[in-house]
Amino acid sequence: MSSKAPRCGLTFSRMKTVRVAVVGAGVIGFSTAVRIAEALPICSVTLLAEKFSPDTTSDVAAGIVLAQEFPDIPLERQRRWFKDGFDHFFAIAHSEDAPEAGIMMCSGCQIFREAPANMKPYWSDIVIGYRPMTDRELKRFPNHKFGQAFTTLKCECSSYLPWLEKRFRKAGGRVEQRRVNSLQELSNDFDIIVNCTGLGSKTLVGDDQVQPIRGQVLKMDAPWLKHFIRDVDGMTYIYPGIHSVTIGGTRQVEDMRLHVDEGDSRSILERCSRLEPSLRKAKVLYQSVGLRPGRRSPRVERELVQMGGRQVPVVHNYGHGGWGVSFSWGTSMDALELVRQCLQEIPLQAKL
Ligand SMILES: Cc1cc2nc3c(=O)[nH]c(=O)nc-3n(C[C@H](O)[C@H](O)[C@H](O)COP(=O)(O)OP(=O)(O)OC[C@H]3O[C@@H](n4cnc5c(N)ncnc54)[C@H](O)[C@@H]3O)c2cc1C
Ligand SMILES: O=C([O-])CC(=O)C(=O)O
Repeated sequence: MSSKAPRCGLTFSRMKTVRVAVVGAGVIGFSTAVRIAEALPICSVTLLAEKFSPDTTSDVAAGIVLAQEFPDIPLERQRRWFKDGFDHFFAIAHSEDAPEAGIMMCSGCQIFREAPANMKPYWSDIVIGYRPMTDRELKRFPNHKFGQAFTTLKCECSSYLPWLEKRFRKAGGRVEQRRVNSLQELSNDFDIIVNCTGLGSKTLVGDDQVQPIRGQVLKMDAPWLKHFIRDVDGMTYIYPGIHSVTIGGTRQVEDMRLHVDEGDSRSILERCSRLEPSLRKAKVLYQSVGLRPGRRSPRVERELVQMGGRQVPVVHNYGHGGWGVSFSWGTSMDALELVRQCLQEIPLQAKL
């Protein structure tokens, strides 16, 4: 009897040791790590990353929940990703966690210099109250011919990432600060590797499709502004947030400069003040720069990689470009499903 009890205990604790490494501590890494740790108690999940909040690209994001079409992903899948994220952020915005997680509703408009061919994008029935702007509303923007008015959400990653980390630790997750130079380094200590390294995937997995797209934003003290305005070209936007108004932006491909460019600051202020003249009177609180993990479409798939005599399952979730916050919860659901598939294929002895 006494010899059997410890064996049962041992089997149980060993059953919990499918060791999963999630690499990356941006919004994609933490969302994915939370999903896995909460849904798969058989896994022990360790999140490893070189940089954590407040030093990730995700911390720089304006955090508007909005979408563009990715050319290589079926529209239905993109729709599911976007809806999953929208519903998730909506639920937090209406919970007592809203201020700690940094999530709020926000209403405003996206304006177009020329009317688009598709007046009803796939996300139009997911956001709230989508409608074309009236001529009266558009009078304010004499250089624009068309506009979409709607209510969406805004997620401020400088609050959301610490909130996700807390949730991850509560689910039993571990966190380690470390640069990973090659996935091979992890193959002895982990059974499954989940790659959420954003721009880092260019070198870590040699993906030449990934390219930096530099973005600069200014945080303004302008509490009287309550509605967002986005020019659909993505170069000019004003997003009121919880503590400040984010204005932007720039989209400089293959530009790796992480310092603030004063020329960009002047240009952003000028462009945004044309849309919202009171910004000329507002104080700049601070400025930041981030490198978007540009890619034609995000890579959310799994593969088996030969590492030192065995095939290690690797799940990828990176390359979200300018829309990583919006799609973080949705693509991490797919990453979770891919990890689940890996679990079914891992030889039994790895699980025991
Ligand atoms: C100015 C600007 C405004 C934006 N506004 C919005 C917006 O309004 N809405 C929206 O949806 N998106 C927005 N984005 C896009 C969004 O910020 C990105 O898509 C998102 O942050 C990508 O998240 P990520 O987790 O993949 O990358 P990151 O946040 O860059 O995280 C990558 C992580 O991987 C780690 N890492 C990389 N390589 C290694 C390695 N070799 N070893 C260990 N760790 C490694 C890093 O240290 C980091 O922890 C904006 C981006 C910018 C720059
Ligand atoms: O384009 C926007 O409105 C904000 C954003 O996602 C970015 O700058 O990448």
